[in-house]
Amino acid sequence: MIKNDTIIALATPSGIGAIAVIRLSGENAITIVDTFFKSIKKGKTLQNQKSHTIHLGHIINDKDVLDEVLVSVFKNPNSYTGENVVEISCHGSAYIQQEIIQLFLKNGCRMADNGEFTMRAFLNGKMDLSQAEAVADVIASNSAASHQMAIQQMRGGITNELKELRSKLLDFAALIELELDFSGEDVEFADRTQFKELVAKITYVLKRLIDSFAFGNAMKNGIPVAIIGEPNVGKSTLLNALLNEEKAIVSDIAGTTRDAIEDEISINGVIFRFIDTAGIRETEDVVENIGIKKAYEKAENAQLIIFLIDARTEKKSQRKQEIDLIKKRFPNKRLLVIANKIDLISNNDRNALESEIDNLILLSAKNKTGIEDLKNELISLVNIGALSNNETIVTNSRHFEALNNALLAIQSVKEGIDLEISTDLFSIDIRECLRHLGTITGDYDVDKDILGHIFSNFCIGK
Ligand SMILES: Nc1nc2c(c(=O)[nH]1)N(C=O)[C@@H](CNc1ccc(C(=O)N[C@@H](CCC(=O)O)C(=O)O)cc1)CN2
Ligand SMILES: Nc1nc2c(ncn2[C@@H]2O[C@H](COP(=O)(O)OP(=O)(O)OP(=O)(O)O)[C@@H](O)[C@H]2O)c(=O)[nH]1
Ligand SMILES: [Mg+2]
Repeated sequence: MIKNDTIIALATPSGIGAIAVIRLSGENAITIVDTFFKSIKKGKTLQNQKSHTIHLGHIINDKDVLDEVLVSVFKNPNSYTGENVVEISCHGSAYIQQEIIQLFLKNGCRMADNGEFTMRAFLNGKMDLSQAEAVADVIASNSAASHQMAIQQMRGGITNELKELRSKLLDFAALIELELDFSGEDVEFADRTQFKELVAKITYVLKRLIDSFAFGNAMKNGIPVAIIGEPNVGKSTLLNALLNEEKAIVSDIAGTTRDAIEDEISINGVIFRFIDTAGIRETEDVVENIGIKKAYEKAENAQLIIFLIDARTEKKSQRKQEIDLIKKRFPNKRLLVIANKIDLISNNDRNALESEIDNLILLSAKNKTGIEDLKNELISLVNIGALSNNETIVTNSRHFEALNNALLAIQSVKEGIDLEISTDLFSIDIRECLRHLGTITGDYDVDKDILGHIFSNFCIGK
């Protein structure tokens, strides 16, 4: 890849639209477009225009008018990429889009790789690596929650949380390394009390960010909720009621659902992914048993488990035992116990049921009563406080890994100070911590492979 060579790509989705935007970036972007752009104002060229201006004219190839277009000019270094950028807004015909792109490909441009515009923005210091990565998340965001986390990150969330701590740690690293130069003498340039405080603060912030990842990931990908229970209790009916769609087959035959069926809905801007599973029971049926095994797996991988029971009280004594068994089987999961088919029992029985089982939710999946209460309960189980406080939430596994490595390093530093081991040993750990933090923003260790990998997941034209 030649640096500053001029790249081109369609910035809008491929296909037909009212208008399409074709974007060029690189040293020659403006002069290349000038060759084929004829302003409606006689003699006006793009090179002579100010940055951030828009011009009406025609793209002309060999005297043929390809289209009437609006052209925006952004001049190095004041553009998204930091290079000269031209955006051509043409009519959204697939033919016009292709003709214009082909014209420029034949005249000094090459097709941009995925994410190459944003990669250039990073390389030219317009944003750090974690912000560049967040651009892809912003584009992919499909709920209020994932959108908010991505925007927060694109505006420098993690970077800002770590910036000051990093620079203080760097100062200490320098002082401690200076002490090493005087190793014969008994000098301490770095105040140990202050240093310990800083290490404690960094540990605290890293832990908070690391803890946010499970939540962030769930919010980004949707929170998986497995619906489990005995056959015929109404799991599939509940799924359908939540989705407001006849997604799963419902019948009064026990063992109707064999394979897991899932779909998502947004509740108050948070995506939940509900997974309907095969009813759990002892059976000889080979296929059904595979389904039951899968039901347990789905519950294992879910964030929340809905354990659905039939509200009718025939097997009252067994019920508490069953609930306890499920709790034991999934000790680390949030379990919601729900009694279904309350339309079939009396008010007295409802009251009895509620006093029998703690935190029980009662509903009728068939009549769709109690569904709103369930939704409210689900949303209250998710700590969306972190979102409303605009806290930085880690959603990127590369950042998560770097934060964990930085935490290990800073914990070694702390041990080193506590054990009063020789300074040269823990100064290595300080450097190690700084290096891991630096990989998040892209200050360290960003070789071509890592960059290529990060940006290859972008869409073209971004
Ligand atoms: N048409 C269009 N819309 C777009 C983008 C784009 O590239 N083109 N963006 C692309 O993702 C986003 C906006 N991001 C942008 C960020 C910086 C600059 C820019 O020109 N920055 C200059 C000057 C700022 C100024 O002075 O106004 C700079 O940083 O120096 C442009 C777009 C979303 N919408
Ligand atoms: N009266 C009443 N019937 C219900 C309710 N919910 C489900 N049913 C009925 O109960 C029967 C079983 O419902 P399903 O949703 O298929 O039950 P399931 O738990 O998915 O069953 P399996 O897939 O076999 O494990 C069907 O006949 C439903 O119409 C309810 O709230 N009230
Ligand atoms: Mg079912």
